[in-house]
Amino acid sequence: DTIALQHGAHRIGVRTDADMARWRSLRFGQFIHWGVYAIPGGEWKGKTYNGAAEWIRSWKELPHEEYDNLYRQFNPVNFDAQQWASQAKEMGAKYMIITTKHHDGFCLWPSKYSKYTIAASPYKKDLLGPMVAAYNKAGIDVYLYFSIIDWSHPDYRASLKTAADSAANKRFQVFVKNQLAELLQRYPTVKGFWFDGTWDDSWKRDGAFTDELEQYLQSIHPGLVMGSRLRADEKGARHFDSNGRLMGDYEQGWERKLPEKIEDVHGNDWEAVMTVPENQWGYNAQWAGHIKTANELLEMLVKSVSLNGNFVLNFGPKADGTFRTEEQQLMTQIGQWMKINGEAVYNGTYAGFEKQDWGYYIRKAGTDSVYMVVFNIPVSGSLRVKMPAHTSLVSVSLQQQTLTPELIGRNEYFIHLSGKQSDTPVVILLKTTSGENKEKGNF
Ligand SMILES: C[C@@H]1N[C@@H](c2cn(-c3ccccc3)nn2)[C@H](O)[C@@H]1O
Repeated sequence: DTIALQHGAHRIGVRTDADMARWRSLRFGQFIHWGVYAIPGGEWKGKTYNGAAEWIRSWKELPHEEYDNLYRQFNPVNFDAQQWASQAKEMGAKYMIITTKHHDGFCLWPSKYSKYTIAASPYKKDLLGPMVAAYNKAGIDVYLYFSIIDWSHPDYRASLKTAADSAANKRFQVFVKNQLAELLQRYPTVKGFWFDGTWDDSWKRDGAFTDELEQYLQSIHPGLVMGSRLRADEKGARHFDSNGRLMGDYEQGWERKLPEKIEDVHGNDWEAVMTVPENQWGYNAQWAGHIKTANELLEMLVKSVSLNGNFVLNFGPKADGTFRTEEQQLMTQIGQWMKINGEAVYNGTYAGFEKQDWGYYIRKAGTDSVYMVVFNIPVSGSLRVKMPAHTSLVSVSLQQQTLTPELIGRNEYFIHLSGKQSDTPVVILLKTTSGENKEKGNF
């Protein structure tokens, strides 16, 4: 039985309003991690930092004093918001998440609550305004990444040991609330926040504040979409409250990992965020280790949508405001596939078919259209399709070409792709209908 909670989940089940339906329909997002950490790019004085580039300040080889003065060199003269937005549009992203400030506390906007901002850099000008405008003009929604952890703020405390710590934490909470309200006031077309850095004890232990903050933000900007990483309940439980109920609007725990099966997402909305290298979010010059290919990333996108989730792919622009060639090529390659096959992704939902080895099923929300996105064409060339109970197969097509499947059992078919090879995922459209199959099936 459940325990009484003041600051646990306030909703059971998914959000059903239009703003959340819009978030759910977008399915594919672009994450951008950009800040002064792009200057060292994972290296310092000839040595390579083997952690994530945006965490280089925590490296003992780089004195805090030196890192904290890098902003004096931050001057992205080649930053072109229009170009950023058009390449994101070409890739097929429908929303973008930008780091307004990462754990180091450097603000990409001229916040009046901090001195450690773009206004103090040689560049001086606000970076967020032009980004939001250019992306929105390109038809792409913008979400704001905001790190609660702020290594630059004198009142930030990871844990509260003394009364002085608690007083500092109170001041820090006011600072957080002020900056968030400032961001909403400056950028009213943003659709939500993507909170990070909420694992420290100082945050977890004040569930009431996290609850009040979320409600405050909703009150000044109704419809905001915010994931589960913001909140803690009054017992310090995060993402899922002490009764196991999801807090926030979607499960925001899938960072560099994906669920395997539909049961793993518990009927909730969810989103996965993914890096191209193993674990680099900010610009990293080295890019050592495995760099994911377009096909690998397309499979992650399709797998996420097939399990009712969103997929956000991360990019780390250089300090001058340009993207490395490999990232530009990825955006182009992914975009070439999305241009033709995006209909299988956008508005995609869990189809309810039994998973097969050849790939993933995606149902277009609210329709009888089910897409098969094939990543593994079997040596037999035969793709097995078992219709769910009480559904029938009406037609099969591949790029508008009608295919005739072979009935191989009760409501079970082979779709023959004999001889077909492909170096990109193949999309087949099934038109289905509810109701028992006729004796001989429709074919
Ligand atoms: C979205 C990603 N979240 C940030 C992060 C992840 N982590 C982290 C910390 C401890 C364990 C696992 C992950 N710390 N910061 C990364 O820096 C990036 O911003």
